[in-house]
Amino acid sequence: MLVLDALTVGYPGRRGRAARRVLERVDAEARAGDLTVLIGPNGTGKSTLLRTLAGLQPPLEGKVLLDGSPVAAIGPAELARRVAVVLTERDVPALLTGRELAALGRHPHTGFTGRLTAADRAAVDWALTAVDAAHLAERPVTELSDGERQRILTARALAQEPAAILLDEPTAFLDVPSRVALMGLLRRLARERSLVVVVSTHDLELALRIADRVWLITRDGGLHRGTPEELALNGAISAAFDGGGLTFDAASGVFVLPGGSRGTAHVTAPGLHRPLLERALSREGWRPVPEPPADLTVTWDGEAYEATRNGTSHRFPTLAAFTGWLRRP
Ligand SMILES: Nc1ncnc2c1ncn2[C@@H]1O[C@H](COP(=O)(O)OP(=O)(O)OP(=O)(O)O)[C@@H](O)[C@H]1O
Repeated sequence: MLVLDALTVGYPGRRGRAARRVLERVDAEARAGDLTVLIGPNGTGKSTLLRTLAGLQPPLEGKVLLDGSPVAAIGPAELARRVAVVLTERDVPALLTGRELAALGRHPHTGFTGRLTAADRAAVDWALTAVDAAHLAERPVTELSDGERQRILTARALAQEPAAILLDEPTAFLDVPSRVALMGLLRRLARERSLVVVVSTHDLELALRIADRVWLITRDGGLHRGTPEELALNGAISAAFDGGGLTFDAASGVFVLPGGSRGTAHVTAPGLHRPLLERALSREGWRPVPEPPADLTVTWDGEAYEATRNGTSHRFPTLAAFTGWLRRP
């Protein structure tokens, strides 16, 4: 278990400048077996918190405890065996292949000679396969794409076989299926290996779908903790992220453009047609309602889309024709 005990994180003052206190007196815990996802708007302190948890920068006040011991008091060699960190690095050691970079994760375990045993090599192979990077193993890391390099860095952390793994935006460069796969892998690892996993992301919708626990940092330096559903229900997510024309819809767990001003719309259509029609209507400023009456009614009878407004009906042979009419009725 990783415990934040009245933890204040930030940057000490220098040359007469006051200290920058990013988060103040935060109490929280990340349990082994849970995927804890750290979210928050830009600049609220996710990276600063993760670096502090990893022992890479000292707390301004308070403590980080790993299984009861202050991280600050754990020696570097022991800390390297117990905590793996994946930061958003673009600089990787030149001249290494993907496998060699991932194998650096074994260093805390290899002892003085640094020689890999068969078990070490098996751990590296497993880690590369787990992040779907086996095909990158022999490539020079400086030639990899951002997403490919991120996979190798994640493999390095997995190869380390730590008790806690802390990742700063590991999905940033990944395509959508790879994001879902990596988060799914992290959650599985947390459960199967009883790891503490704390991962920051800007991918809010994925975070809310997959996290066991969420830590939400707000612009005023608060840290809300809870399950995704708790934070949706108590309004913390809306309060943190609403703005710029977007509203968090707690029921669907996604951000939507605010309900339009053009009026209400009611859709009668089978299967996927209804949600897709409602989405197109929302995009054009209509507010879908589950029951009539509505200012606009839309039906699909298997052959055409029919829109009725003020007693006048229009038929459209395709969805594209209907959405075109929505834009310019
Ligand atoms: N070395 C530093 N010295 C002083 N302030 C810093 C330093 N690094 C970051 N900060 C400030 O600390 C605050 C938190 O930054 P941090 O990078 O932790 O935020 P973040 O939530 O990870 O942001 P993002 O979502 O944009 O990645 C910001 O206001 C930032 O300007």
